[in-house]
Amino acid sequence: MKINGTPFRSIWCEAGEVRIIDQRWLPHELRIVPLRTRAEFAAAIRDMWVRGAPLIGATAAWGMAVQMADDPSDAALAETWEVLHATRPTAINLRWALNEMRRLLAPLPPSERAAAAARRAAEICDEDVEINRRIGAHGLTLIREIAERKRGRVNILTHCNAGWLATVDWGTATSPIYHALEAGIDVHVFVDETRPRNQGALLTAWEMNSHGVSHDLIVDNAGGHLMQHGEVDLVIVGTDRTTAQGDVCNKIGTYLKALAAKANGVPFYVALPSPTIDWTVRDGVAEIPIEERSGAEVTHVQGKAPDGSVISVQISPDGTGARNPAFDVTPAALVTGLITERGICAAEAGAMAALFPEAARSAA
Ligand SMILES: CSC[C@H]1O[C@H](OP(=O)(O)O)[C@H](O)[C@@H]1O
Repeated sequence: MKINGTPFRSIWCEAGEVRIIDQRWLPHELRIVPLRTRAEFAAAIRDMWVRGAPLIGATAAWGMAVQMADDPSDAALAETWEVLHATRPTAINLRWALNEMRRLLAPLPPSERAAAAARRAAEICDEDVEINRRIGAHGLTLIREIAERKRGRVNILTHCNAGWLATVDWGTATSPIYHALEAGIDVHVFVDETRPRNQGALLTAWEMNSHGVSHDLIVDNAGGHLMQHGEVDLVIVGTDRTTAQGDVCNKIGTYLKALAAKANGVPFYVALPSPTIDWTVRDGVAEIPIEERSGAEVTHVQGKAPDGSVISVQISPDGTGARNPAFDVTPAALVTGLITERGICAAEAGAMAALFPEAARSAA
C-alpha cells in the first residue's frame, strides 16, 4: 500500500537484505530496519516489530532463507524451525510457513537450499498479496450489497489491525474496505483502539488516514453501544487461526464484539486467508494455544510525548499486577461467514472443506 504516495510492503528484500517496517514506532515514526540474523528475525516476531498472522509467517519464511544463506546444514534447518516457531504460539501462519520451508528444503542438498529458500520466501509474500487481493474482491460484494440496500454510507467496525501492516500487503479485513473505496462506495470505519497494544489506534487508524478512508477511532467498549443504536452495518475482523469447524481465534476482544453483533443482528464476518486455517483442530476454545503476553503491556501505554519522542507511561498503581491474554476464540456459531480468497462460506466444516478440498483431505 502507499505511504505518502510511495508504494510499500510491510516486508521486502532490497539490496540483498530483508527489510521491514518496525511497527513498534508507528504512527509516530516510520522506522525501516534490516533483519540480518536468525536472532533478529526471532526478536522481530517475538517482540512485535512485525505482527499479524500472515506477516509473521512471511517473516519466518525469510528468516529461514537468511539462515540457509549463512548455514544450510540439516542441523541449522532443524534449529531454525524450532527457534522461530517458539517466538509466538497462536498464529498458525508461523507454523504453516516454517513447515512449508522445511518441506521444500529438507530434500535438497545443502548447497541448493539458500537459493531455493529465498525463492520460496518471495513466493509466499507474493501469494499473500494475491490471497488478500482476492479476499478484498469477495468482501466487496458484501459491502456493495449493503450500500445498494441502504442507498447510503456503509458503516463497518473492525478490531485490532488486520490491515496491510498485518500482512505483506492489502490486509485481510481491510482489503474489502480498500476495494470498496476504489469502487467509489461510501464507507466509514469504526476502528477499535484494541487495548492493550492499541493496534487499532496506532496502526489501523494510520492506514485509514494514509488511504483516505473515513473513520473514527473508538474505545473497545463502545462497539456494543454503536451496534445497539444501529450505527454498525457490518463487522469485519481478521484471524490468527481458524479451526476446521470455523471457530475463529483473533485478537482479545473479538469474541465480545461477536456477542454484541449476534445480540444486535449485525453481520459478523471474518477475513480468512487459507494458510490461517488450522485443519488439525476443531474446537478452538479447547485446542488453540492463547499467547499470554507481559502484564507490562496492560499497566503501561505507549504514545508520543510533547517533544515528539515515543514514550511509555504507567497507567496503574505501582504493585498492580495484570493478566494479558493476547487472543480469544469466537465460536463458529457467532460467525456470519468467512471471506476467503476462494469466496465466502459459512463458518462450518463442510462449507470450508468444499472451498478447500485438497487442504481438508490432506489433514484428514
Ligand atoms: C490478518 S491477521 C491480523 C491479526 O493479528 C493480530 O494479532 P497481533 O497484532 O498480536 O499479531 C490480530 O489478532 C489481527 O486480527
